Amino acid sequence: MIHNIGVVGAGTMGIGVSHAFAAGGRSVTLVDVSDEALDKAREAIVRDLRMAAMFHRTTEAPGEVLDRITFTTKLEGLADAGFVVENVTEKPEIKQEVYKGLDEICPADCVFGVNTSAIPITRVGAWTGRPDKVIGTHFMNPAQLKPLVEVIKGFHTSEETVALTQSTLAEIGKESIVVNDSPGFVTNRVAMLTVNEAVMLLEEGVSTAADIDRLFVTCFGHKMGPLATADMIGLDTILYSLEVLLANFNDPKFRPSVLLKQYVDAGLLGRKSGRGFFDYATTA
Ligand SMILES: NC(=O)c1ccc[n+]([C@@H]2O[C@H](COP(=O)([O-])OP(=O)(O)OC[C@H]3O[C@@H](n4cnc5c(N)ncnc54)[C@H](O)[C@@H]3O)[C@@H](O)[C@H]2O)c1
Repeated sequence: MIHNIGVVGAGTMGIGVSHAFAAGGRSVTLVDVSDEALDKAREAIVRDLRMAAMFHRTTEAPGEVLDRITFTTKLEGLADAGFVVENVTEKPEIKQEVYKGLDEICPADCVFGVNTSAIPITRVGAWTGRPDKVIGTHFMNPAQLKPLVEVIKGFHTSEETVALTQSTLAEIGKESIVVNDSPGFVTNRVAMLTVNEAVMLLEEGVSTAADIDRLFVTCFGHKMGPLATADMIGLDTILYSLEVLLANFNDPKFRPSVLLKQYVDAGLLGRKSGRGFFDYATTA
């Protein structure tokens, strides 16, 4: 069993991933470049732990779980990590720098779980000197609540790494499905296209945001429509993921909608900024 877990990136995903491992009894070191992001992450984790206690998903006091998380801006804090889940911004150039640092700092047997939406795991492996220990751990959002993780096997990922990853996830109550490497994997190759097409419908004035989503919820039985889903993921993350898919497949079907770019330029990033296709000013 791996006790020391590193989590890099304290945004939407890093918050849920840290919560999930700490609630599973692991010691977590959460690293971000931004003190502000770390402060917000701490607040969000406290709020989510209180919700978990309120809904009887845990018997542990929120403070006890929180005490297992160390918040830091220093990557050196991961010098004794056995497993790292990386959740930084979906920009290959940003992630590559992080892997360079992780490769130098973390123990030689530490496994790197890549929580990316679309970047090929084989490419991330090539940024390190340990491609056999690099694996995709695509958590779903919110990570502390979603029971399944899409695990992606890169070209050089060893069977030992796959087994260790699956058991590490199982120990904190997560099921996993292993898929082979491909940009966007299974989930996001489909989901990003669906969201982008829904934004294009809005852009063309075919329908309103509320009605586009209602059609999916009411007619298809989805829990959330594509635009509310985009707001939950983060519109910047959707845009960067489409850019990665477009660059990797060279297929114009992944061309991001102009309206999506405009929302990101305007700082309307969805739930995390308080407004996206819908307004969260009172609930964010
Ligand atoms: N949002 C989702 O629903 C979702 C789901 C699955 C996977 N992902 C993937 O997870 C990753 C993170 O997404 P997110 O939604 O949490 O993004 P986010 O924008 O909410 O958070 C990213 C965080 O990374 C930090 N960061 C940037 N550069 C860094 C560095 N060099 N070192 C440490 N921290 C750094 C930022 O300060 C920020 O706090 C992305 O690759 C994304 O594609 C997102």
